Amino acid sequence: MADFDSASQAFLAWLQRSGAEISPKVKLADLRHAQAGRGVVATQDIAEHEVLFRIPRSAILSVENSILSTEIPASTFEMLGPWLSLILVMLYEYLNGDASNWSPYFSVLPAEFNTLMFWSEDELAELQASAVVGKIGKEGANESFTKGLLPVIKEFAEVFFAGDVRAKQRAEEMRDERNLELMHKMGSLIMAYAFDVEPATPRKDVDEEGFAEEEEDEALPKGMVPLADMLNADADRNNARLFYENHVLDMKALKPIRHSEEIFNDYGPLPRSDLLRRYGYITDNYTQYDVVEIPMELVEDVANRAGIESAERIEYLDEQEIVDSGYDLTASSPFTLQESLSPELIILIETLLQSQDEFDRLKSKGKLPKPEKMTGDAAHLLHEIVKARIAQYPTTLEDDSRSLEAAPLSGDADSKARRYAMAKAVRIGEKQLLGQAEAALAELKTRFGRTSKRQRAVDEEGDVEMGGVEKKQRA
Ligand SMILES: C[S@@+](CC[C@H](N)C(=O)[O-])C[C@H]1O[C@@H](n2cnc3c(N)ncnc32)[C@H](O)[C@@H]1O
Repeated sequence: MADFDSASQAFLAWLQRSGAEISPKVKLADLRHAQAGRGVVATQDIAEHEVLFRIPRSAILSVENSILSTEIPASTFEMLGPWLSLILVMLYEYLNGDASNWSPYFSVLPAEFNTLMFWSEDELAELQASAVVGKIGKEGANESFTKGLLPVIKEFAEVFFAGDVRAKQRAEEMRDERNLELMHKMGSLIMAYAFDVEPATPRKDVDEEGFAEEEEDEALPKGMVPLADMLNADADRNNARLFYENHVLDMKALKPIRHSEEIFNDYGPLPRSDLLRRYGYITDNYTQYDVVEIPMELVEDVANRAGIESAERIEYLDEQEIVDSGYDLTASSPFTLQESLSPELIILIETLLQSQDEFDRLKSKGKLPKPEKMTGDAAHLLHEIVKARIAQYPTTLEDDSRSLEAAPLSGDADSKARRYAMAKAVRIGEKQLLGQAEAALAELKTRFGRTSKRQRAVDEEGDVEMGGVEKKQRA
Protein backbone atom coordinates (compact mmCIF):
# COMPACT_ATOMS: atom_id res chain seq x y z
CA MET A 1 0.00 0.00 0.00
CA ALA A 2 2.77 2.43 1.04
CA ASP A 3 4.74 1.70 -2.15
CA PHE A 4 1.66 2.16 -4.27
CA ASP A 5 0.80 5.51 -2.67
CA SER A 6 4.34 6.81 -2.64
CA ALA A 7 4.71 5.94 -6.35
CA SER A 8 1.50 7.91 -7.01
CA GLN A 9 2.77 10.89 -5.00
CA ALA A 10 6.20 10.85 -6.68
CA PHE A 11 4.51 10.64 -10.07
CA LEU A 12 2.23 13.63 -9.35
CA ALA A 13 5.13 15.68 -7.98
CA TRP A 14 7.21 14.90 -11.10
CA LEU A 15 4.26 15.82 -13.35
CA GLN A 16 3.85 19.17 -11.62
CA ARG A 17 7.57 19.84 -11.89
CA SER A 18 7.17 19.12 -15.60
CA GLY A 19 4.66 21.96 -15.88
CA ALA A 20 1.34 20.13 -15.50
CA GLU A 21 -1.58 21.84 -13.78
CA ILE A 22 -3.94 19.61 -11.86
CA SER A 23 -7.28 20.88 -10.55
CA PRO A 24 -7.70 20.49 -6.78
CA LYS A 25 -11.10 18.99 -7.63
CA VAL A 26 -9.58 15.67 -8.79
CA LYS A 27 -7.25 13.10 -7.27
CA LEU A 28 -5.39 10.02 -8.37
CA ALA A 29 -7.11 7.24 -6.44
CA ASP A 30 -6.28 3.70 -5.43
CA LEU A 31 -9.03 1.55 -7.00
CA ARG A 32 -7.40 -1.82 -6.45
CA HIS A 33 -10.33 -2.89 -4.27
CA ALA A 34 -12.39 -2.75 -7.49
CA GLN A 35 -9.67 -4.47 -9.56
CA ALA A 36 -9.18 -1.20 -11.46
CA GLY A 37 -5.63 -0.19 -10.44
CA ARG A 38 -5.38 3.58 -10.26
CA GLY A 39 -8.11 5.91 -11.45
CA VAL A 40 -9.01 9.58 -11.29
CA VAL A 41 -11.84 10.59 -8.96
CA ALA A 42 -13.61 13.92 -8.30
CA THR A 43 -13.03 15.37 -4.83
CA GLN A 44 -15.61 18.15 -5.39
CA ASP A 45 -18.49 18.82 -7.78
CA ILE A 46 -17.19 19.69 -11.26
CA ALA A 47 -18.99 21.71 -13.92
CA GLU A 48 -19.28 20.76 -17.59
CA HIS A 49 -16.24 21.93 -19.67
CA GLU A 50 -14.05 22.44 -16.59
CA VAL A 51 -10.38 21.63 -17.11
CA LEU A 52 -9.47 18.71 -14.84
CA PHE A 53 -5.78 18.81 -15.65
CA ARG A 54 -3.45 20.30 -18.23
CA ILE A 55 -0.40 18.36 -19.46
CA PRO A 56 2.34 20.17 -21.39
CA ARG A 57 3.19 18.51 -24.69
CA SER A 58 6.81 18.29 -23.51
CA ALA A 59 5.78 15.80 -20.78
CA ILE A 60 4.39 13.28 -23.29
CA LEU A 61 6.52 10.16 -23.61
CA SER A 62 6.89 10.14 -27.38
CA VAL A 63 9.44 9.70 -30.14
CA GLU A 64 9.51 13.45 -30.62
CA ASN A 65 10.32 14.17 -26.96
CA SER A 66 12.89 11.43 -26.33
CA ILE A 67 16.56 12.27 -26.90
CA LEU A 68 16.80 8.97 -28.78
CA SER A 69 15.15 10.75 -31.73
CA THR A 70 18.05 13.20 -31.88
CA GLU A 71 20.57 10.35 -31.98
CA ILE A 72 18.92 7.98 -34.46
CA PRO A 73 18.05 9.18 -37.98
CA ALA A 74 14.43 10.14 -38.68
CA SER A 75 14.42 7.70 -41.62
CA THR A 76 14.87 4.80 -39.15
CA PHE A 77 11.77 5.87 -37.21
CA GLU A 78 9.86 6.30 -40.46
CA MET A 79 10.86 2.78 -41.48
CA LEU A 80 9.69 1.39 -38.11
CA GLY A 81 6.32 3.20 -38.15
CA PRO A 82 4.53 4.80 -35.13
CA TRP A 83 3.99 1.59 -33.14
CA LEU A 84 7.50 0.10 -33.21
CA SER A 85 9.08 3.57 -32.94
CA LEU A 86 7.31 4.20 -29.67
CA ILE A 87 8.21 0.73 -28.39
CA LEU A 88 11.86 1.50 -29.20
CA VAL A 89 11.74 4.82 -27.38
CA MET A 90 9.94 3.33 -24.38
CA LEU A 91 12.50 0.51 -24.14
CA TYR A 92 15.29 3.05 -24.28
CA GLU A 93 13.78 5.28 -21.59
CA TYR A 94 12.79 2.32 -19.40
CA LEU A 95 16.26 0.74 -19.60
CA ASN A 96 17.77 4.11 -18.68
CA GLY A 97 16.19 3.73 -15.24
CA ASP A 98 16.46 6.77 -12.97
CA ALA A 99 18.38 8.64 -15.66
CA SER A 100 15.22 8.83 -17.76
CA ASN A 101 13.04 11.90 -17.52
CA TRP A 102 10.04 9.55 -17.37
CA SER A 103 11.28 7.33 -14.56
CA PRO A 104 8.55 8.40 -12.04
CA TYR A 105 5.98 7.78 -14.78
CA PHE A 106 7.20 4.21 -15.39
CA SER A 107 6.80 3.62 -11.63
CA VAL A 108 3.02 3.98 -11.91
CA LEU A 109 2.66 2.00 -15.14
CA PRO A 110 1.87 -1.68 -14.68
CA ALA A 111 4.49 -4.38 -15.13
CA GLU A 112 1.90 -7.18 -15.27
CA PHE A 113 -1.07 -7.36 -17.62
CA ASN A 114 -4.32 -9.26 -17.91
CA THR A 115 -4.52 -8.66 -21.67
CA LEU A 116 -4.87 -11.80 -23.82
CA MET A 117 -1.27 -11.57 -25.01
CA PHE A 118 -0.23 -12.73 -21.51
CA TRP A 119 -2.78 -15.49 -21.00
CA SER A 120 -1.62 -19.09 -20.78
CA GLU A 121 -2.91 -21.83 -23.10
CA ASP A 122 -5.43 -23.12 -20.56
CA GLU A 123 -6.75 -19.59 -19.92
CA LEU A 124 -7.15 -18.91 -23.65
CA ALA A 125 -8.91 -22.27 -24.04
CA GLU A 126 -11.68 -20.85 -21.82
CA LEU A 127 -12.59 -18.48 -24.67
CA GLN A 128 -13.48 -21.59 -26.69
CA ALA A 129 -14.50 -20.70 -30.28
CA SER A 130 -14.37 -16.92 -29.83
CA ALA A 131 -12.77 -15.30 -32.89
CA VAL A 132 -10.76 -13.06 -30.55
CA VAL A 133 -8.28 -15.90 -29.94
CA GLY A 134 -7.13 -15.55 -33.55
CA LYS A 135 -6.59 -11.81 -33.15
CA ILE A 136 -4.01 -11.76 -30.36
CA GLY A 137 -1.12 -11.61 -32.83
CA LYS A 138 1.68 -12.81 -30.56
CA GLU A 139 3.66 -14.42 -33.40
CA GLY A 140 3.28 -11.34 -35.61
CA ALA A 141 4.49 -9.11 -32.79
CA ASN A 142 7.48 -11.41 -32.11
CA GLU A 143 8.39 -11.22 -35.78
CA SER A 144 8.23 -7.40 -35.81
CA PHE A 145 10.44 -7.31 -32.72
CA THR A 146 13.06 -9.66 -34.12
CA LYS A 147 13.00 -8.37 -37.71
CA GLY A 148 12.22 -4.71 -37.04
CA LEU A 149 13.48 -3.65 -33.60
CA LEU A 150 16.48 -5.90 -32.92
CA PRO A 151 18.46 -4.87 -36.04
CA VAL A 152 17.95 -1.18 -35.12
CA ILE A 153 19.05 -1.75 -31.53
CA LYS A 154 22.13 -3.60 -32.79
CA GLU A 155 22.98 -0.94 -35.36
CA PHE A 156 22.70 1.83 -32.78
CA ALA A 157 23.96 -0.17 -29.77
CA GLU A 158 26.38 2.60 -28.74
CA VAL A 159 23.51 5.09 -28.66
CA PHE A 160 20.94 2.78 -27.13
CA PHE A 161 23.28 1.70 -24.32
CA ALA A 162 25.35 4.90 -24.27
CA GLY A 163 28.25 4.86 -21.81
CA ASP A 164 28.09 1.07 -21.29
CA VAL A 165 31.23 -0.82 -22.30
CA ARG A 166 29.02 -3.88 -22.85
CA ALA A 167 26.76 -1.97 -25.27
CA LYS A 168 27.22 -4.41 -28.18
CA GLN A 169 26.69 -7.44 -25.97
CA ARG A 170 23.62 -5.91 -24.36
CA ALA A 171 22.17 -5.26 -27.82
CA GLU A 172 22.70 -8.98 -28.59
CA GLU A 173 20.98 -9.91 -25.32
CA MET A 174 17.85 -8.05 -26.39
CA ARG A 175 17.05 -11.26 -28.31
CA ASP A 176 16.59 -13.13 -24.98
CA GLU A 177 13.17 -14.36 -23.91
CA ARG A 178 12.87 -11.87 -21.03
CA ASN A 179 13.72 -8.91 -23.30
CA LEU A 180 11.19 -10.03 -25.92
CA GLU A 181 8.71 -10.18 -23.05
CA LEU A 182 9.70 -6.60 -22.15
CA MET A 183 8.95 -5.54 -25.74
CA HIS A 184 5.54 -7.22 -25.47
CA LYS A 185 4.93 -5.29 -22.26
CA MET A 186 5.80 -1.99 -23.92
CA GLY A 187 3.51 -2.93 -26.82
CA SER A 188 0.72 -3.78 -24.39
CA LEU A 189 1.21 -0.49 -22.56
CA ILE A 190 0.85 1.36 -25.85
CA MET A 191 -2.27 -0.64 -26.74
CA ALA A 192 -4.00 0.10 -23.42
CA TYR A 193 -2.53 3.51 -22.49
CA ALA A 194 -1.24 5.47 -25.52
CA PHE A 195 -3.12 8.23 -27.31
CA ASP A 196 -3.01 9.17 -30.98
CA VAL A 197 -1.57 12.62 -30.41
CA GLU A 198 -2.99 15.29 -32.69
CA PRO A 199 -0.18 17.64 -33.78
CA ALA A 200 -0.05 21.24 -32.46
CA THR A 201 -0.65 22.62 -35.94
CA PRO A 202 -2.56 20.14 -38.07
CA ARG A 203 -0.89 19.44 -41.40
CA LYS A 204 -2.96 21.11 -44.08
CA ASP A 205 -3.01 20.17 -47.73
CA VAL A 206 -4.20 22.72 -50.21
CA ASP A 207 -6.59 21.45 -52.87
CA GLU A 208 -6.92 22.71 -56.47
CA GLU A 209 -9.09 25.62 -55.42
CA GLY A 210 -6.65 26.67 -52.73
CA PHE A 211 -8.73 25.37 -49.81
CA ALA A 212 -6.83 23.78 -46.99
CA GLU A 213 -7.94 20.30 -46.03
CA GLU A 214 -7.05 18.43 -42.90
CA GLU A 215 -5.28 15.14 -43.51
CA GLU A 216 -7.70 13.04 -41.51
CA ASP A 217 -6.56 9.62 -42.64
CA GLU A 218 -2.90 10.06 -41.87
CA ALA A 219 -1.73 7.90 -38.96
CA LEU A 220 -1.17 10.16 -35.97
CA PRO A 221 1.97 9.68 -33.88
CA LYS A 222 1.39 7.71 -30.69
CA GLY A 223 2.31 9.10 -27.33
CA MET A 224 2.00 8.15 -23.68
CA VAL A 225 0.21 11.03 -21.96
CA PRO A 226 0.85 10.92 -18.20
CA LEU A 227 -2.23 11.18 -15.97
CA ALA A 228 -4.57 11.30 -19.00
CA ASP A 229 -3.91 7.57 -19.21
CA MET A 230 -4.81 7.02 -15.56
CA LEU A 231 -8.48 7.42 -16.51
CA ASN A 232 -10.41 4.17 -16.58
CA ALA A 233 -13.41 3.61 -18.87
CA ASP A 234 -16.80 2.00 -18.54
CA ALA A 235 -18.60 2.32 -21.89
CA ASP A 236 -21.28 5.02 -21.74
CA ARG A 237 -20.19 6.28 -18.32
CA ASN A 238 -17.65 8.44 -20.22
CA ASN A 239 -17.54 11.96 -18.73
CA ALA A 240 -14.21 13.46 -19.83
CA ARG A 241 -12.10 13.88 -22.95
CA LEU A 242 -8.61 15.01 -23.91
CA PHE A 243 -8.40 18.18 -26.01
CA TYR A 244 -5.27 18.88 -28.05
CA GLU A 245 -4.10 22.50 -27.80
CA ASN A 246 -0.92 24.06 -29.19
CA HIS A 247 1.36 23.59 -26.21
CA VAL A 248 -0.80 21.62 -23.82
CA LEU A 249 -3.32 18.80 -23.69
CA ASP A 250 -6.43 19.55 -21.62
CA MET A 251 -8.54 16.90 -19.96
CA LYS A 252 -12.00 18.45 -19.68
CA ALA A 253 -15.28 17.38 -18.13
CA LEU A 254 -17.89 16.55 -20.78
CA LYS A 255 -20.72 16.85 -18.28
CA PRO A 256 -21.22 17.87 -14.66
CA ILE A 257 -19.40 15.40 -12.37
CA ARG A 258 -20.36 14.98 -8.74
CA HIS A 259 -18.06 14.74 -5.76
CA SER A 260 -16.58 11.15 -5.43
CA GLU A 261 -17.60 10.11 -8.92
CA GLU A 262 -14.93 8.48 -11.07
CA ILE A 263 -13.67 10.35 -14.14
CA PHE A 264 -14.02 8.07 -17.16
CA ASN A 265 -12.43 8.26 -20.59
CA ASP A 266 -13.89 6.60 -23.69
CA TYR A 267 -12.07 3.52 -25.00
CA GLY A 268 -14.63 3.13 -27.80
CA PRO A 269 -17.64 0.86 -28.38
CA LEU A 270 -15.63 -2.34 -27.90
CA PRO A 271 -17.17 -5.81 -27.62
CA ARG A 272 -16.08 -7.48 -24.40
CA SER A 273 -13.83 -9.86 -26.35
CA ASP A 274 -11.81 -6.94 -27.71
CA LEU A 275 -11.86 -5.14 -24.38
CA LEU A 276 -10.24 -8.22 -22.88
CA ARG A 277 -7.73 -8.45 -25.71
CA ARG A 278 -6.68 -4.78 -25.56
CA TYR A 279 -7.34 -3.79 -21.95
CA GLY A 280 -7.52 -7.03 -19.95
CA TYR A 281 -10.82 -6.32 -18.18
CA ILE A 282 -14.56 -6.39 -18.86
CA THR A 283 -17.64 -4.81 -17.32
CA ASP A 284 -21.33 -5.46 -17.93
CA ASN A 285 -21.69 -2.02 -19.51
CA TYR A 286 -19.82 -3.24 -22.60
CA THR A 287 -22.32 -6.06 -23.23
CA GLN A 288 -24.25 -3.68 -25.49
CA TYR A 289 -21.32 -3.74 -27.97
CA ASP A 290 -20.85 -7.52 -27.97
CA VAL A 291 -20.17 -9.22 -31.27
CA VAL A 292 -19.80 -12.78 -32.46
CA GLU A 293 -18.00 -13.42 -35.69
CA ILE A 294 -19.33 -15.81 -38.33
CA PRO A 295 -16.18 -16.98 -40.11
CA MET A 296 -16.17 -17.00 -43.91
CA GLU A 297 -14.71 -20.50 -43.79
CA LEU A 298 -17.79 -21.73 -41.94
CA VAL A 299 -20.15 -20.10 -44.46
CA GLU A 300 -18.30 -21.88 -47.27
CA ASP A 301 -18.31 -25.21 -45.39
CA VAL A 302 -22.04 -25.15 -44.69
CA ALA A 303 -22.80 -24.01 -48.26
CA ASN A 304 -20.63 -26.79 -49.70
CA ARG A 305 -22.28 -29.37 -47.47
CA ALA A 306 -25.64 -28.14 -48.80
CA GLY A 307 -24.34 -28.85 -52.33
CA ILE A 308 -23.90 -25.18 -53.26
CA GLU A 309 -21.10 -24.50 -55.73
CA SER A 310 -19.50 -21.36 -54.31
CA ALA A 311 -16.16 -20.68 -56.08
CA GLU A 312 -17.40 -18.50 -58.98
CA ARG A 313 -19.81 -16.56 -56.74
CA ILE A 314 -17.12 -15.89 -54.16
CA GLU A 315 -14.70 -14.72 -56.82
CA TYR A 316 -17.29 -12.21 -58.04
CA LEU A 317 -18.14 -11.07 -54.49
CA ASP A 318 -14.44 -10.63 -53.78
CA GLU A 319 -14.19 -8.25 -56.75
CA GLN A 320 -17.17 -6.38 -55.28
CA GLU A 321 -15.37 -6.19 -51.90
CA ILE A 322 -18.01 -8.20 -50.07
CA VAL A 323 -15.77 -11.10 -49.09
CA ASP A 324 -14.24 -10.83 -45.64
CA SER A 325 -12.54 -13.27 -43.27
CA GLY A 326 -15.66 -13.13 -41.10
CA TYR A 327 -18.95 -11.30 -40.57
CA ASP A 328 -20.09 -9.70 -37.34
CA LEU A 329 -23.33 -10.59 -35.64
CA THR A 330 -23.76 -7.61 -33.30
CA ALA A 331 -25.86 -7.12 -30.19
CA SER A 332 -29.14 -5.21 -30.50
CA SER A 333 -31.77 -4.42 -27.93
CA PRO A 334 -34.38 -5.74 -28.42
CA PHE A 335 -32.65 -8.24 -30.68
CA THR A 336 -33.62 -7.99 -34.34
CA LEU A 337 -32.02 -9.65 -37.34
CA GLN A 338 -32.35 -6.31 -39.12
CA GLU A 339 -29.99 -4.61 -36.72
CA SER A 340 -27.72 -7.48 -35.84
CA LEU A 341 -26.94 -9.23 -39.11
CA SER A 342 -24.17 -7.86 -41.27
CA PRO A 343 -25.62 -6.72 -44.67
CA GLU A 344 -22.53 -8.16 -46.37
CA LEU A 345 -23.34 -11.60 -44.95
CA ILE A 346 -26.87 -11.42 -46.36
CA ILE A 347 -25.51 -10.35 -49.77
CA LEU A 348 -23.07 -13.26 -49.64
CA ILE A 349 -25.76 -15.81 -48.76
CA GLU A 350 -28.24 -14.48 -51.32
CA THR A 351 -25.61 -14.55 -54.06
CA LEU A 352 -24.65 -18.12 -53.20
CA LEU A 353 -28.28 -19.15 -53.48
CA GLN A 354 -29.12 -17.53 -56.82
CA SER A 355 -29.86 -19.63 -59.85
CA GLN A 356 -27.16 -19.51 -62.54
CA ASP A 357 -29.41 -17.28 -64.69
CA GLU A 358 -30.04 -14.85 -61.86
CA PHE A 359 -26.35 -14.71 -61.01
CA ASP A 360 -25.24 -14.23 -64.65
CA ARG A 361 -27.71 -11.35 -65.03
CA LEU A 362 -26.52 -9.71 -61.81
CA LYS A 363 -22.86 -10.15 -62.71
CA SER A 364 -23.30 -8.75 -66.23
CA LYS A 365 -24.73 -5.58 -64.65
CA GLY A 366 -22.07 -5.49 -61.93
CA LYS A 367 -24.83 -5.53 -59.29
CA LEU A 368 -25.43 -7.24 -55.95
CA PRO A 369 -28.58 -8.61 -54.27
CA LYS A 370 -30.17 -6.09 -51.92
CA PRO A 371 -29.56 -6.91 -48.26
CA GLU A 372 -32.83 -5.27 -47.13
CA LYS A 373 -34.92 -8.31 -47.94
CA MET A 374 -34.09 -11.90 -47.21
CA THR A 375 -35.43 -14.91 -49.10
CA GLY A 376 -36.70 -18.02 -47.35
CA ASP A 377 -33.77 -20.02 -48.70
CA ALA A 378 -31.34 -17.49 -47.25
CA ALA A 379 -33.06 -17.67 -43.86
CA HIS A 380 -32.75 -21.46 -44.05
CA LEU A 381 -29.05 -21.45 -44.96
CA LEU A 382 -28.24 -18.78 -42.38
CA HIS A 383 -30.03 -20.83 -39.76
CA GLU A 384 -27.80 -23.79 -40.61
CA ILE A 385 -24.70 -21.57 -40.45
CA VAL A 386 -25.68 -20.15 -37.04
CA LYS A 387 -26.36 -23.66 -35.69
CA ALA A 388 -22.95 -24.79 -36.98
CA ARG A 389 -21.31 -21.78 -35.31
CA ILE A 390 -22.99 -22.63 -31.99
CA ALA A 391 -21.66 -26.19 -32.33
CA GLN A 392 -18.09 -24.85 -32.52
CA TYR A 393 -18.27 -24.03 -28.79
CA PRO A 394 -17.74 -27.23 -26.77
CA THR A 395 -20.12 -26.27 -23.93
CA THR A 396 -23.67 -24.92 -23.99
CA LEU A 397 -24.90 -21.55 -22.81
CA GLU A 398 -26.65 -23.27 -19.93
CA ASP A 399 -23.45 -25.10 -18.86
CA ASP A 400 -21.53 -21.83 -18.91
CA SER A 401 -24.14 -19.82 -17.02
CA ARG A 402 -24.20 -22.46 -14.29
CA SER A 403 -20.41 -22.55 -14.03
CA LEU A 404 -20.10 -18.74 -13.98
CA GLU A 405 -22.67 -18.61 -11.23
CA ALA A 406 -20.60 -21.10 -9.24
CA ALA A 407 -17.37 -19.09 -9.78
CA PRO A 408 -18.40 -15.47 -10.48
CA LEU A 409 -16.19 -12.60 -11.59
CA SER A 410 -14.69 -11.16 -8.42
CA GLY A 411 -11.72 -11.42 -6.12
CA ASP A 412 -8.05 -11.01 -6.79
CA ALA A 413 -7.35 -8.91 -9.90
CA ASP A 414 -4.51 -11.09 -11.14
CA SER A 415 -5.83 -14.53 -10.38
CA LYS A 416 -6.39 -17.32 -12.87
CA ALA A 417 -9.94 -17.64 -11.54
CA ARG A 418 -10.62 -14.07 -12.63
CA ARG A 419 -9.33 -14.74 -16.15
CA TYR A 420 -11.46 -17.90 -16.34
CA ALA A 421 -14.54 -15.95 -15.24
CA MET A 422 -13.89 -13.14 -17.73
CA ALA A 423 -13.43 -15.65 -20.56
CA LYS A 424 -16.64 -17.38 -19.55
CA ALA A 425 -18.54 -14.08 -19.58
CA VAL A 426 -17.22 -13.34 -23.09
CA ARG A 427 -18.22 -16.73 -24.51
CA ILE A 428 -21.60 -16.53 -22.76
CA GLY A 429 -22.19 -13.17 -24.49
CA GLU A 430 -21.30 -14.68 -27.86
CA LYS A 431 -23.52 -17.71 -27.28
CA GLN A 432 -26.41 -15.49 -26.21
CA LEU A 433 -26.14 -13.56 -29.45
CA LEU A 434 -25.98 -16.75 -31.50
CA GLY A 435 -28.96 -18.11 -29.56
CA GLN A 436 -30.98 -14.98 -30.29
CA ALA A 437 -30.09 -15.18 -33.99
CA GLU A 438 -30.91 -18.88 -34.08
CA ALA A 439 -34.36 -18.30 -32.56
CA ALA A 440 -35.12 -15.34 -34.85
CA LEU A 441 -34.09 -17.31 -37.95
CA ALA A 442 -36.11 -20.35 -36.87
CA GLU A 443 -39.12 -18.05 -36.50
CA LEU A 444 -38.45 -16.49 -39.89
CA LYS A 445 -38.22 -19.94 -41.47
CA THR A 446 -41.60 -20.87 -40.00
CA ARG A 447 -43.12 -17.80 -41.57
CA PHE A 448 -41.56 -18.66 -44.90
CA GLY A 449 -42.87 -22.18 -44.51
CA ARG A 450 -46.28 -20.71 -45.29
CA THR A 451 -45.06 -19.21 -48.58
CA SER A 452 -43.06 -20.47 -51.52
CA LYS A 453 -39.39 -21.07 -50.80
CA ARG A 454 -37.67 -18.38 -52.87
CA GLN A 455 -40.27 -15.75 -52.09
CA ARG A 456 -38.97 -12.51 -50.67
CA ALA A 457 -39.51 -11.90 -47.00
CA VAL A 458 -42.40 -9.46 -47.10
CA ASP A 459 -45.46 -10.32 -45.06
CA GLU A 460 -48.62 -8.28 -44.59
CA GLU A 461 -47.02 -5.97 -42.02
CA GLY A 462 -43.74 -5.95 -43.92
CA ASP A 463 -41.98 -6.81 -40.68
CA VAL A 464 -39.80 -9.56 -42.07
CA GLU A 465 -38.07 -7.07 -44.31
CA MET A 466 -34.44 -6.45 -43.52
CA GLY A 467 -35.07 -2.74 -44.12
CA GLY A 468 -32.25 -0.27 -43.57
CA VAL A 469 -29.68 -2.77 -42.42
CA GLU A 470 -26.68 -0.63 -41.60
CA LYS A 471 -23.45 -2.07 -40.35
CA LYS A 472 -22.97 -0.96 -36.77
CA GLN A 473 -20.15 1.42 -36.02
CA ARG A 474 -17.23 -0.60 -34.68
CA ALA A 475 -14.04 0.52 -33.08
C1 LIG B 1 -5.51 3.62 -19.58
S1 LIG B 1 -5.26 2.55 -18.25
C2 LIG B 1 -6.15 3.27 -16.93
C3 LIG B 1 -5.31 3.35 -15.66
C4 LIG B 1 -5.13 2.05 -14.93
N1 LIG B 1 -6.28 1.77 -14.09
C5 LIG B 1 -3.86 2.00 -14.11
O1 LIG B 1 -3.93 1.79 -12.90
O2 LIG B 1 -2.77 2.15 -14.67
C6 LIG B 1 -6.20 1.19 -18.80
C7 LIG B 1 -6.22 0.00 -17.87
O3 LIG B 1 -7.00 0.30 -16.73
C8 LIG B 1 -7.80 -0.80 -16.33
N2 LIG B 1 -9.21 -0.38 -16.42
C9 LIG B 1 -9.72 0.63 -17.15
N3 LIG B 1 -11.04 0.77 -16.94
C10 LIG B 1 -11.38 -0.17 -16.03
C11 LIG B 1 -12.61 -0.55 -15.42
N4 LIG B 1 -13.75 0.08 -15.68
N5 LIG B 1 -12.58 -1.57 -14.55
C12 LIG B 1 -11.44 -2.23 -14.28
N6 LIG B 1 -10.24 -1.93 -14.83
C13 LIG B 1 -10.21 -0.90 -15.70
C14 LIG B 1 -7.45 -1.93 -17.26
O4 LIG B 1 -6.45 -2.70 -16.66
C15 LIG B 1 -6.89 -1.21 -18.48
O5 LIG B 1 -5.97 -1.96 -19.21
